[in-house]
Parts: sequence; C-alpha cells; structure tokens
Amino acid sequence: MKITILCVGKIKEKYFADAIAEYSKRLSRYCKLEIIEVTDEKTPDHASQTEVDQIKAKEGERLLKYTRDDAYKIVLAIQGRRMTSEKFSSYIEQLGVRGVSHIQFFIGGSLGLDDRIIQKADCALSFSDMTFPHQLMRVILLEQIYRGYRIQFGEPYHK
Ligand SMILES: C[S@@+](CC[C@H](N)C(=O)[O-])C[C@H]1O[C@@H](n2cnc3c(N)ncnc32)[C@H](O)[C@@H]1O
Repeated sequence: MKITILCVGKIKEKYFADAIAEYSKRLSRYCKLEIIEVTDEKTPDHASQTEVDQIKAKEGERLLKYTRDDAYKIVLAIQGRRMTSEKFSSYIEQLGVRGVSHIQFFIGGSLGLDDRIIQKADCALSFSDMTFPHQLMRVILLEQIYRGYRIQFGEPYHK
C-alpha cells in the first residue's frame, strides 16, 4: 500500500520532526509512505470570513495539484467519522482487500481544509471533538497508521 499524507504547513518544532521521522521509519516495514507539505498562507489577526475563504482556497489549490483520482482520499476533519484504532486498522486492511493501492490523507492548516478537498474525499475522519494543531495531528495520524498495522498483523504494541 502507498500512503501519502498531504499537509498544509511545515513542521517547525524539532520534537514533532523527530516523532514524524521515528514513525516514518517504523512504517517503512508496512507501506510506502510519502509526506507532502504545501505552503500555508499567513492568516491576519481578526481575518474576515472572506479572507478566511480566500486563504483556504489558495491552500486548497496547492493540495488539489497532488490529489490522485485513483487514490482513496481521507480528509481529517473534526466533524468526521470516529473509529476505534481496531476499526481504523480493519478499515485500512479492507481497502487493500478491495484493491485500493494508494490512500491519500489530508490535514488542513490553521483554518482547516478547503471545501473542494472535503468534497473530493471518500471519507472524513475525526480523532475527537477537540481541535489539534496540524503539526501534532500529523504525529497522531502516523502513530495510528502504525498502530493499525501492528493490530492487522497481530504484532505486540503497547495498549
Ligand atoms: C488547527 S486544525 C484546523 C482547525 C479549523 N478550525 C477546522 O475546523 O478545521 C488543523 C487541521 O488538523 C486536523 N484536525 C485537527 N483536529 C482534528 C480532529 N479532532 N480530528 C480530525 N482532524 C483534526 C484537520 O485536518 C484540521 O484541518
């Protein structure tokens, strides 16, 4: 399986970069992982709704260049569908059984994802009602993909 994580914004903190590097190394046993970062726009303080929409549209345009018609697209969204780690593991496994060979995950920037990306998605996935910063979200997603593979292959991993 090829897994692409498309993200708006760069990783600025070393501790996040270290965690991403660690999970990327661990995942190399299970899938072909690719991480694509697109540039985020500066958000003015007290941005109007029009400015917010314009910023999201620009970031969305950058993400759209990388969307692949043949990939199964999962957007990370607070209002999305919730699953346990076990369910997430079997969901990814079942996609493979159905012949999906490429999954694209999308993580928005500080203002969230452009509607055009959300509309293209096959699934919207929520990790809770809480809002996580995009840098941390990338780490959490990688950990859950790793956990999912460990569950799928019946390999021990701390509960
Ligand atoms: C700082 S959040 C953006 C918050 C923005 N107000 C929104 O509603 O999307 C950055 C990105 O992280 C992801 N994210 C943050 N919290 C999440 C959660 N609980 N579940 C799923 N994705 C989340 C989403 O992709 C979001 O676009």
